Amino acid sequence: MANASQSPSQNTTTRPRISFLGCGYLGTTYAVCFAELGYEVIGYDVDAAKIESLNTGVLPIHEPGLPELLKKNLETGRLRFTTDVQSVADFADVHFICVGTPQRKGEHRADLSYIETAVVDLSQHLSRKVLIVGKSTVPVGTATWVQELVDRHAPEGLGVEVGWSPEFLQESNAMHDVLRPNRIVYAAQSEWASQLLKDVHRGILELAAVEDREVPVVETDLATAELVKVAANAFLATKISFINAMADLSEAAGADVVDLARAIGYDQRIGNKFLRAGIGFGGGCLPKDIRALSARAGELGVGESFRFLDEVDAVNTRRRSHTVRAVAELAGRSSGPNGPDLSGVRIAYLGATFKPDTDDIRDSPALDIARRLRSARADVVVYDPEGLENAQGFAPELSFVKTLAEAVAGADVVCAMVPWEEFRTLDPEALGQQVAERRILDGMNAFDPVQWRKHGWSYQGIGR
Ligand SMILES: NC(=O)c1ccc[n+]([C@@H]2O[C@H](COP(=O)([O-])OP(=O)(O)OC[C@H]3O[C@@H](n4cnc5c(N)ncnc54)[C@H](O)[C@@H]3O)[C@@H](O)[C@H]2O)c1
Ligand SMILES: O=c1ccn([C@@H]2O[C@H](COP(=O)(O)OP(=O)(O)O[C@H]3O[C@H](CO)[C@@H](O)[C@H](O)[C@H]3O)[C@@H](O)[C@H]2O)c(=O)[nH]1
Repeated sequence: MANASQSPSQNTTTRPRISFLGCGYLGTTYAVCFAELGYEVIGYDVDAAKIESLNTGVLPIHEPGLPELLKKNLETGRLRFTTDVQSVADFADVHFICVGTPQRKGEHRADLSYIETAVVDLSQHLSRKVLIVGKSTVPVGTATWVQELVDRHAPEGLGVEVGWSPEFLQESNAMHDVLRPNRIVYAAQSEWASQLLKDVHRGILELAAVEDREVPVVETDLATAELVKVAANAFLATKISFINAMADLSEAAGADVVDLARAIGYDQRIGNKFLRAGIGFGGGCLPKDIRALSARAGELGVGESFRFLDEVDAVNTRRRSHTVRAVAELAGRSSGPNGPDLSGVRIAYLGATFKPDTDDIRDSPALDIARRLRSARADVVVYDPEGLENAQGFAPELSFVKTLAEAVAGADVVCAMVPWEEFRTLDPEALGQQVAERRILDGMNAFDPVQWRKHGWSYQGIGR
């Protein structure tokens, strides 16, 4: 990767000082990458253990490439982390809100309480005019409410403004997506704020120029900036549920959804990305974002137009019971009204995170299916390259092992659920010698069924 901090005009342009409030998957990546781009950055979080870890150069999450960049930029002195909101308020010209916006318990709406706390705390400590920019994913209308919070809680007469700039990074590719985004979207309420947002993003555009790339910039109004984000995620989720519905039909009709996806994907109007059928989408974003969008649309009186998103959600959730049934069939157990009884079946369960190359288990379909199999009394032995610690905390009823070999030893069924490279490259013959029975559920649709069957495996994919 080109060294972003060595882009040529680093010292010749205006570089506002930046804070990131909330140092999770989003805020930490941003703080590190913006220091790399040459900005002076402070990261703020209420989680003292996280801040201590970051300040000592230990990344509390798994994100490829980021540990090295964290260490490097701490050494430059451009990057530091704190739990002291006063020092954040004093330091930065632009404050990015990166706190979580999870689904509310028992509801589909987003929980905005973390945004409220962060904004109020910051506002009360400000002593000059600054720009506060929302980056968290929120229901449309939140920016206006945040401006009202700021007006109420910042010292009078400062004229603090709120802007919005949604974020599209994918975990596991986060560093690349921040340094080299496929677009920048922002909204400002004044010329002053618009100029500051230009200055903030200049580092990204300069890096693009050095690498002979272009990054489109969409400057728009607050409501549109907020909506762009949830619209993008809703579209992606719809694409995945569409192909999973086709997987159901393919199974029923004896077709192969992998070939089908490949064939429709050659049409550039459709495109071949986000058409991998499998155990469904999960993570800290797609599931909660489609629910919050649908709920917000209802509040704004256009709920009917978004009923399809409830079905997108339902198709996705059904993947989980469908997969449990597929495992039972592989194990030769029939399902009664209460589901299958899998007692005595030892399952080598490969994958716990919501996708590969992350330790994130939020709304992980793999982990949920593992729990359902355990509820059906299977002996589920889980291995995941990076997600074990998080998974163990969340689902202590499962057994966890530290190596693939331990997971597969003596297994009656292998469930390959998350396409980590370590799993995608499994050799059917070598694996066959370690298990008790050659039965595999390929929840990743990553294997060639012909090859596996040739080596004596009962192979079951999803939609094929
Ligand atoms: N993770 C992603 O890939 C991604 C990508 C784009 C957008 N988003 C959006 O970004 C937001 C953050 O997501 P995330 O995945 O980083 O969440 P996260 O849970 O990993 O991080 C949130 C952080 O905010 C901190 N926090 C909570 N209250 C705070 C407060 N009052 N002040 C300061 N810090 C506080 C938490 O301690 C935590 O470290 C969400 O709205 C999410 O939808 C996430
Ligand atoms: O063809 C596909 C592609 C993805 N998935 C699943 O979909 C989920 C989401 O994957 P991905 O989008 O890669 O992960 P995130 O890191 O959650 O990123 C999404 O959510 C972020 C937070 O809003 C956005 O910034 C990103 O643009 C958006 O892709 C995962 O469970 C994947 O396994 C599929 O099942 N089939």
